[in-house]
Amino acid sequence: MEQKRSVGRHPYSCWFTFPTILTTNNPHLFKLTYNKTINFNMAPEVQMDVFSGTGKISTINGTTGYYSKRAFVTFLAGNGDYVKGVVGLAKGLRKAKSAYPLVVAMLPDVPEEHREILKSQGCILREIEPIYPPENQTQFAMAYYVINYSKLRIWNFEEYSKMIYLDADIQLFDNIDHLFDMADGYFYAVMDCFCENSWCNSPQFSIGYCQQCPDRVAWPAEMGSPPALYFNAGMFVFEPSRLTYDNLLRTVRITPPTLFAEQDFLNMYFRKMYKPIPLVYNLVLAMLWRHPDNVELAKVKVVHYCAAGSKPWRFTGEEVNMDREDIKMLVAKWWDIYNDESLDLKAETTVNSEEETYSKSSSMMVSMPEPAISYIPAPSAA
Ligand SMILES: O=c1ccn([C@@H]2O[C@H](COP(=O)(O)OP(=O)(O)O[C@H]3O[C@H](CO)[C@H](O)[C@H](O)[C@H]3O)[C@@H](O)[C@H]2O)c(=O)[nH]1
Ligand SMILES: O[C@H]1[C@H](O)[C@@H](O)[C@H](O)[C@@H](O)[C@H]1O
Repeated sequence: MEQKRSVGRHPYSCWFTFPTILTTNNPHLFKLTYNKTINFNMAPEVQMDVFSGTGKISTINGTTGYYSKRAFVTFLAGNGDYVKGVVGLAKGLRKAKSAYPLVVAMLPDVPEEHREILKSQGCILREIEPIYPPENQTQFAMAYYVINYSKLRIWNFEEYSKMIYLDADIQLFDNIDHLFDMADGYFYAVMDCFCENSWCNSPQFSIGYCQQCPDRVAWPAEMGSPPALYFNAGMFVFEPSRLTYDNLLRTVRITPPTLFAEQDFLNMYFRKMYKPIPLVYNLVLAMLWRHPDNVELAKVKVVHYCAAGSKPWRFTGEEVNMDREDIKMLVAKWWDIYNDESLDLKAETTVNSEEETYSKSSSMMVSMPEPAISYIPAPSAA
């Protein structure tokens, strides 16, 4: 029998208003209709890892050194073209002179050829198994978002005390290593924007409210207290922990999937630990036309090519907003880094990590063929 359970005014309730899963007369006071008990009030029992590795530089093979307890991490799935994003990111980190390596959490379907390319760029490869939401009856904002739950595996990378996660469609234009020095025990990320059509099912969108400029349209009193802050999950700072990892996996099994997949899930899970950081650390491109007053482009350190049609390696300029000068400039800047051979890992550099031993082979990227696609592909306008 279908279980009905009123979970009242949860800070996250603003987003749980999908007619397929939830029914309510008031979008802010909702009822769950789902055949599993869901405890949205369960506090994430996130272990506070002891931060043990600050400042200790490891010398590897007498040449390379970095703080062994810290690393950037990205996620790669499939044999599509996101590998280009990871290559761009590895080179961007090198250009920004980051002291930390880039770990690639990679699904088994990433082809050998792509793995070789990533190794040649100095990435540390970590194979992970996919994670799927319990029942995939949701129409995700993009069909391929379902695979993004696999990101949760990175909480199991306990050999690192602190990591900065970056989507493969992100590029760094400045060093952000200082973010590793922020206090432990929080989940740091940049606030999202609710003004694009992708959010058209949300109460925020329907009343024109956006957390980026909460004074523009006030949150109506009859809708209860304003919704909790919501972050974009393309970039975040976190502490791997086995305890958190186990709890994340347990929780995801009993949490109905929603439009923004693991992004919604992480927002729900870490709501009590979330600390917003300035948008210069993850410029969601829609901010450029939705909230230009909030953006000082010259100061932006991290750009997230997440607007439809903005992925630099697929850019045609034809989709909405893509013919803007600032967008074209940012896409060109991404290509400058990707094409800069001086940013390839130096041929003579050999890196020994616990996971991999590799040396750089010469410019494999130049001859990289367009890969075939084997599962729900991200569309060109993604
Ligand atoms: O075929 C794919 C699709 C995705 N990815 C990885 O998954 C990430 C997220 O996918 P997109 O960048 O295409 O998605 P968006 O930027 O539109 O996604 C936003 O919503 C998603 C919801 O699942 C995630 O939360 C993501 O972090 C957030 O920026 C990619 O960067 C990439 O690292 C792949 O490796 N291969
Ligand atoms: O992660 C998503 C996605 O990248 C969309 O393109 C954007 O409109 C959203 O605001 C964001 O939450």
